This record gives sequence, C-alpha cells and structure tokens, in this order.
Amino acid sequence: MRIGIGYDVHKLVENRRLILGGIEIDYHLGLLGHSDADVCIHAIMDAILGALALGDIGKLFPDNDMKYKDIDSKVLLKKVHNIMIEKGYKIGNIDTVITAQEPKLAPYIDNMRKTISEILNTEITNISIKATTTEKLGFEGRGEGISTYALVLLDKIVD
Ligand SMILES: Nc1ccn([C@@H]2O[C@H](COP(=O)(O)O)[C@@H](O)[C@H]2O)c(=O)n1
Ligand SMILES: C[C@@]1(CO)OP(=O)(O)OP(=O)(O)OC[C@H]1O
Repeated sequence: MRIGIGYDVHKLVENRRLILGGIEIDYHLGLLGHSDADVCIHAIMDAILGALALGDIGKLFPDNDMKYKDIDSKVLLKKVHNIMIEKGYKIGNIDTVITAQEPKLAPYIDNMRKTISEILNTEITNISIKATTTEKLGFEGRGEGISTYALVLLDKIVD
C-alpha cells in the first residue's frame, strides 16, 4: 500500500468554462490554465504520482508544451492511470476536498465521482469528492480561485 497527497489552485476568470472533476459546471466564470484547468483532477493526478514518487504533473505534462494546450484533464488522468497500472498498483481509495465559495457543487458531485471512477477503473465507492467554502475568507472565499486537496491510497496488484 502507498499513500499520496496532491494540491492544486487555479484562478477564476471570465470567458472560460468551469470544468471540475471532469464535468462542466454551470457558472459565469471558469478556471484559467494551460489545460482545461480542472483543479480537482490535477490534485488527484499529483496524489497518484506522489504515491508512486514519480514527481508531479508539471514534470509529466509541462505547461510550455503546446501538446497540452487546452487539453481535457481526463485525458491526462488516463495517462497517469496507465502509469500506475504499469508500476503494478490500483486505486485503493481517493478522498478530495474542493474549496470554492461559489458555485454550489453538491448537485454535481456524484457525476464527478462516476466520471473519475470510470477513468481509474475503480468502484464509485472508492472515490470521495467533498466541497467546502471558506466562509468568504482567503482567495477562495473572495471568489478569486478554486483549490483542491486530494489524498490517495494505492494497493499493489496481486496476480
Ligand atoms: N462550493 C460549495 C461549497 C460547499 N458546498 C456544500 O455546502 C456545505 C456547507 O459548506 P460550508 O463551507 O459552509 O461548510 C458543504 O458541506 C458542501 O456540502 C457545496 O455544495 N459547494
Ligand atoms: C496541466 C498543465 C499542463 O497542461 O497545465 P495547467 O492547466 O496550467 O495546470 P497546472 O496545475 O498549473 O500544472 C500542470 C501543467 O503542466
């Protein structure tokens, strides 16, 4: 068994779609990034890579490489999943916290869990996604950005 942690932040701006946990969220602002800026999937990828001591997503998918411009983060998560399988591990469970003052994410959470569980080839019950505000404190509370923490446990695949 191995454990990993991931954390990511992206800025909220106008004229961008808001993509979180692999799905589009109805909101008037979106996250800025080289990719689709899906801060939830980015934190999960960093947690998986961390558990494998393989660095981070910036090392694997450099943000100056045009190959990754506006890329769907679900594609990157599949690549990380394939690396994890090659190394002989599968998902034990994942827990995440998305910090966003707005919008209300509760209606979207189960769809995010389903989307991520399908990419990682694991049961939806192994994927936990939670949301919190910061009671209007800090950058998330001012609506300037959204952050996510992710923790992952990986189990060795035994044949
Ligand atoms: N963007 C968010 C933030 C929170 N929620 C849900 O609301 C609950 C209460 O949030 P507090 O920050 O006031 O503790 C939280 O537990 C989430 O269920 C949400 O849906 N979207
Ligand atoms: C995902 C990558 C690559 O497109 O770009 P961003 O969307 O900017 O995301 P970030 O969390 O800053 O780091 C990883 C990047 O290399």
